[in-house]
Amino acid sequence: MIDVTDVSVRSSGIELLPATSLQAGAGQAVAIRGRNGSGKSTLLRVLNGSYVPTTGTVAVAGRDPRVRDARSRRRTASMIGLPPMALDLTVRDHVELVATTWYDSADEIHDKVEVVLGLLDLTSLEARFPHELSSGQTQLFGLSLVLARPFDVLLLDEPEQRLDPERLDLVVAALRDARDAGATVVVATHSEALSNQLADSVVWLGAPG
Ligand SMILES: Nc1ncnc2c1ncn2[C@@H]1O[C@H](COP(=O)(O)OP(=O)(O)OP(=O)(O)O)[C@@H](O)[C@H]1O
Repeated sequence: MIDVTDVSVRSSGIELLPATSLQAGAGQAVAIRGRNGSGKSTLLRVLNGSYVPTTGTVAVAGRDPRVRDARSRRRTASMIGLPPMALDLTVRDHVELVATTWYDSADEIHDKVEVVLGLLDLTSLEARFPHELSSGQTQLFGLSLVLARPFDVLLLDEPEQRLDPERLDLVVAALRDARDAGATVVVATHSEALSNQLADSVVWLGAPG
């Protein structure tokens, strides 16, 4: 599903990502590890097509991830930083908006919204507005918007950010479910626990530490 060969990124003489390779198939999870500034987010941005590699090749399902046609956009879901949030829409409104965008049947939309809110323990917060959430709740809310849409490839940058151990367990379970349902899951993470509990393989950028 994902094939990265000797990909590096440089900009204005600065190395954002050293030459890196990774392969991952359907139903596999990969953890990208490395120190601050080692290039983890950059690699995810190459995989979601927002950065162009300086060297090397990258393919997602055999295609250039920069192609933005409907099929490619449906295939890859990513969260790199928090997604945009609307001041006057509730948590539930946001999740419904995403699900309605991607699914056709009312039953499917309803089920997806209920499942995602439940998975991430957001049901009791569904009537809140974004500014009424704590930082960890905001992180879960962001993740809910990614999980409320279809994907074959899921790219997440430090999904563990701001989460207490109990909420991190919820996220690990949700990501394991996605992987076991056949998705290719790539997480950049500083969390050993997340990496150990989710990843089938680990790619270190720079020296393991
Ligand atoms: N737009 C940019 N222009 C120049 N350098 C950049 C740019 N974006 C990132 N960098 C640099 O590229 C390197 C890799 O950054 P990146 O965000 O990919 O690291 P990271 O491994 O995700 O770090 P962290 O663990 O802190 O999130 C860093 O040295 C960073 O300063």
